[in-house]
Amino acid sequence: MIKFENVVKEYKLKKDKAVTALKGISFEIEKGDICFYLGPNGAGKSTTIKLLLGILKPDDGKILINNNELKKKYKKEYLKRIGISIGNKSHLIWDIPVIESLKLVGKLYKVPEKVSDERIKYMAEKLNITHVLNKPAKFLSLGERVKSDMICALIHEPEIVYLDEPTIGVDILSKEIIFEFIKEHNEKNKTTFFITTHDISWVEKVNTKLILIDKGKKIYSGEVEKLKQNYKIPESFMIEFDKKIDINNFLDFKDKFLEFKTSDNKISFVSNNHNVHIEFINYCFKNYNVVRINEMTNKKLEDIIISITKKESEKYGQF
Ligand SMILES: Nc1ncnc2c1ncn2[C@@H]1O[C@H](COP(=O)(O)OP(=O)(O)OP(=O)(O)O)[C@@H](O)[C@H]1O
Repeated sequence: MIKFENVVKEYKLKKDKAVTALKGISFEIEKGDICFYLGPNGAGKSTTIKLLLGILKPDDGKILINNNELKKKYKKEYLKRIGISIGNKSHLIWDIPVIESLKLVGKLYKVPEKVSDERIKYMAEKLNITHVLNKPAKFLSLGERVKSDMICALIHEPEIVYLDEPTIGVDILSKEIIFEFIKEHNEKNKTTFFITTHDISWVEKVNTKLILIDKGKKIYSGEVEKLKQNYKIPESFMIEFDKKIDINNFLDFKDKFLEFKTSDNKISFVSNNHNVHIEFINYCFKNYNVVRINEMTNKKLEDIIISITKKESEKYGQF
């Protein structure tokens, strides 16, 4: 339903110079997907969101929403069917009670007042902010503000919701509540969520769609779990013996590993080759008294993403 076809976006600078923020990005997002759009600073995330909101136009390529090109004729209808929340900007009016801002947004989208009131009540309860609805927005904590903005984005039950850095500065507990809320809303209404974030802890929570970009290029698109499974990072083990060991007894093995460290009664070793691990572990069990063996392979999504970003040109998973 959301399709980017080789989208290029350039920012013109002075003296005939230009920055190419997106260098031919393609992806597809199905209805009802929760899609995380991840990338380091300057990767092109905000540019993508601005293109999706119709604020910017691509210099090349196509943006299709439900098979309609995002051009003038379709844009008016499209904008009514989307919701937006931008982490560091608020839809709330600073000096009036939050509930008044929310009701106003409901009115702007022509949501019947009764329906709008019911939705505000329901979502505020789910997000645990009922007690702040009568406070002016300027007195809200950051987390309460982000949650209130989430209600603004959803009050007209849009088909697609764009969330730009929704968890910036939000504490762990609020992040959890917001995420559970998004998941529930997605399941109930089949709403499509397109979320830009730096927050890998969020992405790690669900096996959802992930698009990874860097320097205006897509470097991964697929499920989070697939990325974890397909991407091979070296395995790492530690063996503990019942007494101090002599490194000279292990010299035959040392060169087979990427890393091989001994200290007192322990050896830790790292390799890309699973069979080398098996061979070495068998050898230790046969010839020594092994007290403990620990796998210390770190398959954290964050490390994988850092590693992929470094090897930008290599391809993993589905593209
Ligand atoms: N208005 C602009 N004029 C010129 N260059 C711009 C403009 N906006 C963005 N850029 C450049 O385009 C590239 C992509 O920027 P963009 O803001 O899309 O990245 P981002 O992934 O959202 O970064 P961040 O995580 O830091 O917000 C960067 O090199 C940035 O300097």
